[in-house]
Amino acid sequence: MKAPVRVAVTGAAGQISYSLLFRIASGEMLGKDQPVILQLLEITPALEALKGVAMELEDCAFPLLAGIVQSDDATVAFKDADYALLVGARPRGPGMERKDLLEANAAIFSAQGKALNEVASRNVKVLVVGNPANTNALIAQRNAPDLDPRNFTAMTRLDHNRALTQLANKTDSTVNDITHMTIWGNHSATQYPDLHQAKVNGEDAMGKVEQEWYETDFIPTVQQRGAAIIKARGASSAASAANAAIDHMRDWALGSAEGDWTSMGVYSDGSYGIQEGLIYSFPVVCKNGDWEIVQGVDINDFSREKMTATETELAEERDAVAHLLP
Ligand SMILES: NC(=O)c1ccc[n+]([C@@H]2O[C@H](COP(=O)([O-])OP(=O)(O)OC[C@H]3O[C@@H](n4cnc5c(N)ncnc54)[C@H](O)[C@@H]3O)[C@@H](O)[C@H]2O)c1
Repeated sequence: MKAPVRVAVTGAAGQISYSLLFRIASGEMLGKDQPVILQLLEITPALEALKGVAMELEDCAFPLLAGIVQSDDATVAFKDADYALLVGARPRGPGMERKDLLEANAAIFSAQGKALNEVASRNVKVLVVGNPANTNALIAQRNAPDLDPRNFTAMTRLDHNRALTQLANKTDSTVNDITHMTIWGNHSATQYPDLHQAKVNGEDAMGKVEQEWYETDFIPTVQQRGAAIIKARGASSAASAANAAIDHMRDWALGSAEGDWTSMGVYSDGSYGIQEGLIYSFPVVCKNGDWEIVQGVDINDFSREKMTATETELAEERDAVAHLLP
């Protein structure tokens, strides 16, 4: 048996975590041979609820669960963490403007970035799920100057997975037949789900769908899927978001599928002309515990316009919290 690794999860008494924690503890994220110590962070008023979640985790008697830490102190929850899934965030309250939401979360993610910087493993892999995920990841990263900026990522895997199923349904295939899906940009309604490189059974996806469907059905459906789920379910996506977090971390830790790529919000190095330093979703390949932006993807005028629109939104979000960035 391997030595246990430490997995920190914030917002651990929330909806997403209620699906996520049990799957991490059962080995679905890091493998069936990898014991884990769960280090759970919540705000003080939610510690009692967190205790209940921890009791349920205990009651599963997961062979791979080597310990549970519960705390409302980030420096306890992030201590020596090898993985950190930052799920907890401030939801948008009634009458709250987007700017207020950005600021409220900037306060949370700057404190968590500082705590990671102080106490986490120097190789900690950070996934930000809490919205606005890309900008929250940027804030955490900028507050952790001693950690490699590449260790901070934001989740667009749910968008990626949503796009796979939409295309599979349209082409009477299954998600297993589809490769090379790409989500570019922000995890928001400006994201650009790109089918130009996607393949269905090895053949170009764009040759199998109408341009009209692509522009007026596929793209808006993927962009607005989160809102559609809230409308139907009366609550935001939770199990599917947890599933995407598992997929994202598993691929990062253990490698993405051979001959394919995935989508992750990562530190832009200027690839595809995207402003350096933004946390932008790109096509990436993961190998040996590291990720790399796929180079050489053809960008046509249609794609460029959409990639720029979502880049502009991310730059605006960054500028709105600039006074809080070190
Ligand atoms: N990136 C994505 O694809 C994606 C998808 C779905 C949801 N989300 C986002 O994930 C976040 C969590 O969603 P949820 O449904 O689990 O929400 P939730 O409200 O059920 O749970 C959030 C939990 O976070 C806790 N929390 C708040 N501030 C905290 C802090 N500073 N430290 C630690 N814990 C804190 C809360 O007490 C709560 O228990 C939301 O921001 C949501 O918008 C992202």
